[in-house]
Amino acid sequence: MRGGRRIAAVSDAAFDLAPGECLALVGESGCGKSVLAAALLGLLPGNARTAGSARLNAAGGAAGPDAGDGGTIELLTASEQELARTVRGRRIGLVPQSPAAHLTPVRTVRAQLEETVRELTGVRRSGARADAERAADRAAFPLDHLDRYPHQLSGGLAQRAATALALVGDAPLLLADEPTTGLDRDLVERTVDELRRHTDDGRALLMITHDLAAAERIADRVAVMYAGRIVELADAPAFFGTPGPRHPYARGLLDALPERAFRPIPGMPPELGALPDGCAFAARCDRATAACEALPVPADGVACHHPVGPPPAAPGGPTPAEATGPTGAQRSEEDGRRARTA
Ligand SMILES: Nc1ncnc2c1ncn2[C@@H]1O[C@H](COP(=O)(O)OP(=O)(O)OP(=O)(O)O)[C@@H](O)[C@H]1O
Ligand code: NI
Repeated sequence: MRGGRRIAAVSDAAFDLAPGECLALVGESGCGKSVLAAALLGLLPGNARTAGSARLNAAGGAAGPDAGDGGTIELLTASEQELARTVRGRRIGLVPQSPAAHLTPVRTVRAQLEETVRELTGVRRSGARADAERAADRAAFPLDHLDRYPHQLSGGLAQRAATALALVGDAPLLLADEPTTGLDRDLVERTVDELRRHTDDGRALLMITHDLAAAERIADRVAVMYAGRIVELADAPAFFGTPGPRHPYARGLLDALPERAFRPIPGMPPELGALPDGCAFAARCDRATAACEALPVPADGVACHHPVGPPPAAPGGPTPAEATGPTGAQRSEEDGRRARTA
């Protein structure tokens, strides 16, 4: 920033993504979702800095014909040349958040799709035409619009063109940044189902979305971001069903849905340049206490001093209640909450 001030757009983001798995990354506008995706692809602006490690391992995934040597790549330190030649499009596909800005304005959608097919799969001429049309169809892009230029497309059509481009390479990892923006509900479902099919054969999908219904439809696991941090990482069935999210912010996100309580979270997220030292959500949280003046360390998938409910049971192990037993304080807190809800 101006004056040499540095801002942490994403901090301590730790997660893994297995072959065949879909992780949905959700959270309010500005929480850092797109910055995280851009960091994985080496697409941050030149003045941005990254630290830590992001390993892409092709072992076990469905590697395309040009997937390089199939070994592990350290994405945060890979050279621009390696990223451009072996990672982007080939090992990691991207559905960008602003498709209109990523499509080439002076070429038709068909030309861009065919070029991508030729570049990523080596298929030539008539084969490229058929593959391009197949990719368009998978993304619900109407074939009679293929000869249009990007400026002749609606927002939703540009979105589908970008999705088609991202599907061409059948990359072992697909990053889809808000792939359903501007689409009607039936198209959302069609797109989401097609993206889910991408994970067949052991490909992985990181789906960034505001649309919690789309996340519920597609995800195996959910990561919730708030003010640049992942505050909860949970299995999707437990998160969307019972027992529900454990972080108060994540509960608030679900409660804000019209088909649920339709109750917005009060207040606004903090400015990244003015984050508190402790929990960034405390100012909006009805469970906050003095303990929240310290930054909560993630434990059992949740970064909160007062998570709701016990940690999830380990598969095949004892239930968390048996393993630890609720403390008296936890129990009375739970009872109090139940009484308030009632
Ligand atoms: N090039 C940049 N220079 C400075 N700040 C940036 C830059 N790109 C993003 N940011 C800031 O980083 C933060 C995270 O932005 P990001 O785009 O990742 O949010 P997001 O979670 O993807 O939001 P949305 O859901 O609106 O897409 C925001 O506060 C944003 O203003
Ligand atoms: Ni974004």
